Amino acid sequence: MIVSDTPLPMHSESKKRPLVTLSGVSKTFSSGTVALSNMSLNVEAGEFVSLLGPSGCGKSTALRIIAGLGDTTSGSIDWPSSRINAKGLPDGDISFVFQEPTLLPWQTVFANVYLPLRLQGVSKAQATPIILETLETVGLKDFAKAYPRELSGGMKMRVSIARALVTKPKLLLMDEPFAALDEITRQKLNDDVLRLWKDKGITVIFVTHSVFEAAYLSNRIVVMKARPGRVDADFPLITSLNRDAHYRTSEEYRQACEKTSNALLSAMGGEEH
Ligand SMILES: Nc1ncnc2c1ncn2[C@@H]1O[C@H](COP(=O)(O)OP(=O)(O)OP(=O)(O)O)[C@@H](O)[C@H]1O
Repeated sequence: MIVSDTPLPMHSESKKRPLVTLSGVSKTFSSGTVALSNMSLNVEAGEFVSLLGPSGCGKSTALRIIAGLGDTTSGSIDWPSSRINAKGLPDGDISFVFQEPTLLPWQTVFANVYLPLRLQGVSKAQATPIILETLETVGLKDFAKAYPRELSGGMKMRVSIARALVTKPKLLLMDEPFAALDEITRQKLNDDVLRLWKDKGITVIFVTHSVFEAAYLSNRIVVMKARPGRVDADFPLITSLNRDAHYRTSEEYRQACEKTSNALLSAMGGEEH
């Protein structure tokens, strides 16, 4: 088996202390639904972690709790290597990309990407070079003046990613960001995200239903089980190959897909094959 369980190579800036730690996190909604039960997870700086699991197992709930968009019922979230603000979150260090690009239709691409900086009080003059550079990194420098209605689905998602990156986050949380896109656009955006992850040294937690996408992108897979949601499998994916078109047809990728698929099947109560 080429896909091994040896420790992961991290970005050079990786620290020993985890970036974020979930300790015994449980979440019960007011409806009585137990979305998470005693979920524990450490994510190290520089990791690319994909979160998989059956529908309703609590992936989005876990991501939203990490982002501070929802409370826990019990358990704690800690940021051992960050400075914490009054809300208990690492200041300006987290960005979220949703399945829908959620752009403001009456604003240009430039204005949409400016939004998080504007909310931080950054002047337009200060923000302009940062916005243009960020648009360049997602291949949209020539579309700064365009409106969302003038863009394809893939381009809208690139704007959404640029908006997430413009604040230079340490942690990028992505909740099924490419599920609504066609396969070729999805593969291109997978390559964009991998490039940004490598170039910017960010940490990514990526929710997906796609075994193929998770196996292509991640250096760690976390599989959750449903009712109630908790971690069922957690393993690294290591490859000596560059993750590119060649990797997609390699034996290592096939094995990564098989391992991920078996873990998912097992979490759903099926048998490994
Ligand atoms: N605001 C809410 N109020 C009540 N129940 C909720 C709420 N949000 C989620 N749930 C429930 O919590 C459970 C976990 O939902 P969650 O969306 O986190 O799962 P998921 O794994 O992301 O699902 P999917 O893969 O279908 O997106 C589900 O049973 C869901 O119906």
